[in-house]
Amino acid sequence: MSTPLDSPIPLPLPRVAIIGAGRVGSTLAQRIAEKNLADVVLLDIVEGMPQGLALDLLEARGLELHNRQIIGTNNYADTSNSQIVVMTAGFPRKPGMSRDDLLKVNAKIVVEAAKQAIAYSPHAIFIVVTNPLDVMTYLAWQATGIKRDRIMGMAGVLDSARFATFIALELGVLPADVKAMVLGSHGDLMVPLSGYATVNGVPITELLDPATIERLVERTRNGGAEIVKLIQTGGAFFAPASATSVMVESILLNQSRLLPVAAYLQGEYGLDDVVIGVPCRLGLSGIESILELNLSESEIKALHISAQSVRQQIEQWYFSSV
Ligand SMILES: NC(=O)c1ccc[n+]([C@@H]2O[C@H](COP(=O)([O-])OP(=O)(O)OC[C@H]3O[C@@H](n4cnc5c(N)ncnc54)[C@H](O)[C@@H]3O)[C@@H](O)[C@H]2O)c1
Ligand SMILES: O=C(O)C[C@H](O)C(=O)O
Repeated sequence: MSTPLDSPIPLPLPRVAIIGAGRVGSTLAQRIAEKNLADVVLLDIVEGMPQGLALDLLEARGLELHNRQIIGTNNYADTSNSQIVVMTAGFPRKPGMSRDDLLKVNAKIVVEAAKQAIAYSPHAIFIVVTNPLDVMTYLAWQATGIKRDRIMGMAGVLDSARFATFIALELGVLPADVKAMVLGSHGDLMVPLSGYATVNGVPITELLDPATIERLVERTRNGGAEIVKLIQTGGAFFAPASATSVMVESILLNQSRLLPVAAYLQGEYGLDDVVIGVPCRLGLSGIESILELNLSESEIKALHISAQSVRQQIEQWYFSSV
């Protein structure tokens, strides 16, 4: 005779919906499945493409030793009850463009897609990747109407990884030994915090002269453009997918990691009603808390200038869309 212990009720597997099966979306699907984090639904407007990518990823499962489901679809109903929705739908920039030049074309895509996705996954946590990142996160927050702790943008984890990479290359140390934190908007006005960058706890100010640090900061600010210029047909996607998967992992595994995340602010850092990158703890409920660092006067000023430019773009969008 079977008892409840003999036949446990199977727990539902976590599901992540990725809206936009382009370069970032499909690479993220691969990362999530191969890290064994969740089943993945890849959605795109192009017919056949997400289905083909999903089949390709499925055929690698035996080789990569995981058994996650990967579904490709053009239908939002297939994304139902996802724990996390990642928004990567929209155009990447081309050489010579700024991320802000994507505002008009991507805002329409993100707002519409966010409304559709929330209708099928009303309890989901949203991670926005589409550029211009901070504005798209704000618009997705408005479109979904969800609480601010359930919506965030991915940028700071990527920008910090780039800063750490350039520090590691300069010093010839292991990338994993370098920790860095970049706040602010995902653009030229981002705020890399040199004082918080360390090599296994040793501040980089002890290891590098100010001119070298400034050169690495500048390279970080231009990190996206450097890759766009080289690839020509789009932007970075390997590191962006890794950065997003780290956020997905911290949420699904309730790791409570402290990561720089684009969050809706309500008074933190003296900023209100704007989305900007700040240090957040990410766990099962989404943004568990926002950490207010004791920044220098010049860092706070840079953060406010960064937020001001995001605000201007939000206003520009609302002004042009009425
Ligand atoms: N936040 C970051 O740090 C970061 C990093 C990399 C890329 N990005 C941004 O992410 C976005 C995607 O980049 P990518 O390289 O994957 O571009 P991509 O062109 O390879 O993929 C975008 C996909 O979105 C799809 N799409 C367009 N409209 C759609 C809609 N209405 N519904 C569903 N899907 C739709 C397209 O068909 C395409 O497959 C860009 O805006 C890019 O600038 C941001
Ligand atoms: O630079 C871009 O346009 C893509 C992305 O925002 C990046 O930083 O790689």
